Amino acid sequence: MPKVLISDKLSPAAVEIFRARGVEVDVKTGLSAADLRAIIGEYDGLAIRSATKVTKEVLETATNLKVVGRAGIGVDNVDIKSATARGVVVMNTPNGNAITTAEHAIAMMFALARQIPEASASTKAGKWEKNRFMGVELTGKVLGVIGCGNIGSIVADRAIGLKMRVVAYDPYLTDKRARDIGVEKIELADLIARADIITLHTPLTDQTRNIISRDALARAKKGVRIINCARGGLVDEAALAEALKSGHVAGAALDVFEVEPAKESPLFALENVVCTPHLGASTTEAQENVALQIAEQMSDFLLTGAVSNAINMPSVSAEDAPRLKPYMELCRSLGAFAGQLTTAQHSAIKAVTIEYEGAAAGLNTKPLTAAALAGLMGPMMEGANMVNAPVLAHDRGIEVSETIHDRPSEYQTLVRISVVTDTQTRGVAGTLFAGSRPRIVEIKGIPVEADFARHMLYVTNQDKPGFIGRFGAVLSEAGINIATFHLGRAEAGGDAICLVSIDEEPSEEVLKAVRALPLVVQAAPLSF
Ligand SMILES: NC(=O)C1=CN([C@@H]2O[C@H](COP(=O)(O)OP(=O)(O)OC[C@H]3O[C@@H](n4cnc5c(N)ncnc54)[C@H](O)[C@@H]3O)[C@@H](O)[C@H]2O)C=CC1
Ligand SMILES: O=C(O)CCC(=O)C(=O)O
Repeated sequence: MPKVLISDKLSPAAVEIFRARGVEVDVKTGLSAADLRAIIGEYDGLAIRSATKVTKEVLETATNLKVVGRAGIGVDNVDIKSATARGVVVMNTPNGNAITTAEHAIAMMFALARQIPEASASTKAGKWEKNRFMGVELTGKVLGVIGCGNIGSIVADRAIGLKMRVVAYDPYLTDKRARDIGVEKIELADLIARADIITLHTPLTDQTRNIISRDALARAKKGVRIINCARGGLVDEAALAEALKSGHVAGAALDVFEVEPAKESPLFALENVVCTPHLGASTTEAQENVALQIAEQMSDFLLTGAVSNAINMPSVSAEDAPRLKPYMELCRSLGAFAGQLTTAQHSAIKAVTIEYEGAAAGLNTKPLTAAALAGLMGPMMEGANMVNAPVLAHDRGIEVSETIHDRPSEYQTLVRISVVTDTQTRGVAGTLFAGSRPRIVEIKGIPVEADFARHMLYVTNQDKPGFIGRFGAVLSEAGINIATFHLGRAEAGGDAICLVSIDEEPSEEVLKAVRALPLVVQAAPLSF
């Protein structure tokens, strides 16, 4: 039974889902990094919010970990690169808290426009300062939305409902989507110059860090108000504090900070600043949503291999997972066949093409290609799997391409992997026998039919009399039992191949003896 650790405060609904799905679950919150490192090796899954930092060091001791599930959106507390390199899937819940967070941004906008926190504190202090708090109306004001994805577009929708004029900057927003949302798509400089209120809804990346910089603040309208419910680091906090003090910026509302937890900041002393402690997603509804969603997604992955909302792996729907399973096995085995031969020849791979024909051509081929690469990279890299293999291939400069054929196939389904090295191109193709059993049907363009077996011996030879008898004699003298024996040849007297499945791994002596036989060109052990 897979075992999951919940290390941040998640709705109890998550525990119920895990248990109901047959996943063992422990809840241990408030762990130090050292505590987490000490116990993470026991777990197949780790469910988190934003407090747990899944660092390279934590991942190093997470020897059984297969999946990190973020109950929320931002995964900046997870070292994605290290997780990917170690083959750990990282998934999040992109929609579960979007409405709630958009509502927080809107609440912040009203709080700023009417100075509600200060007015409330003053009234509770018995001051009744009616003349001190003069607000601004939002109707007709220009709201500048930076980042118009899930949350930004909900904010825009709500603001349009408030009769605001909404302009948006998002380099990845299409004109059609902008029209559908009802926003005017403009460049960042225009947005900065035109907005009465600027609200941020992008992830923190190299491009968005300090997107509201000292310079941007200087170019903004006098009296602009800034809202950040996305990520600390999008706004230059020191420059913002100065602009607030000078009166150039009329107010700022921040839910997120450069350093969290934010225990001190020059912004805290300023009257026209509203702060909340990263509460954007903190509603009962959102927390229930993300907890349920992450528990379902992680259970699906651990129990069936279905992948949804993964940051570092192609999706496989719960419906597709059982259908894709035998194909993934076929692709992984074909990849492993090619990878073992390439490694045996110490040749560097330059390119890989994976061709899909027949039924395979109609499937979601992204996970199949990932499985083929996992098989291919496996002999070169311990721990290669579907998550890290595409990255490993990319890092090694291997060009990966997919070809989907819609031509009729001789087989009901066919997958062919061709590996290009400095010296040759090696192709191996396979099908699913009876719809589920991976079977080799072609090697180097030569037809040969063989099931994959735990131990195999692959021999290429010249097609001349005498080879089979001598080869059988070598194996028999070594006491190796032959389970199946398959032969193929390009043409009579030409290149021939022999693929045998044997009951044990051949020793180095046996391999040497086979390679020394007349007519033998190459002999390589394979295991699947
Ligand atoms: N305060 C809180 O508690 C919460 C904060 N968040 C944060 O809110 C942010 C937005 O979340 P979602 O809308 O769900 O993400 P999303 O991925 O749906 O949208 C982000 C948008 O930013 C755009 N973008 C990327 N680079 C950009 C750039 N250089 N300039 C302008 N736009 C750019 C993307 O094209 C995308 O449309 C994330 O940082 C997330 O972590 C999310 C939930 C709760
Ligand atoms: O889990 C939380 O409270 C923070 C939510 C958040 O920042 C996110 O989902 O990106």
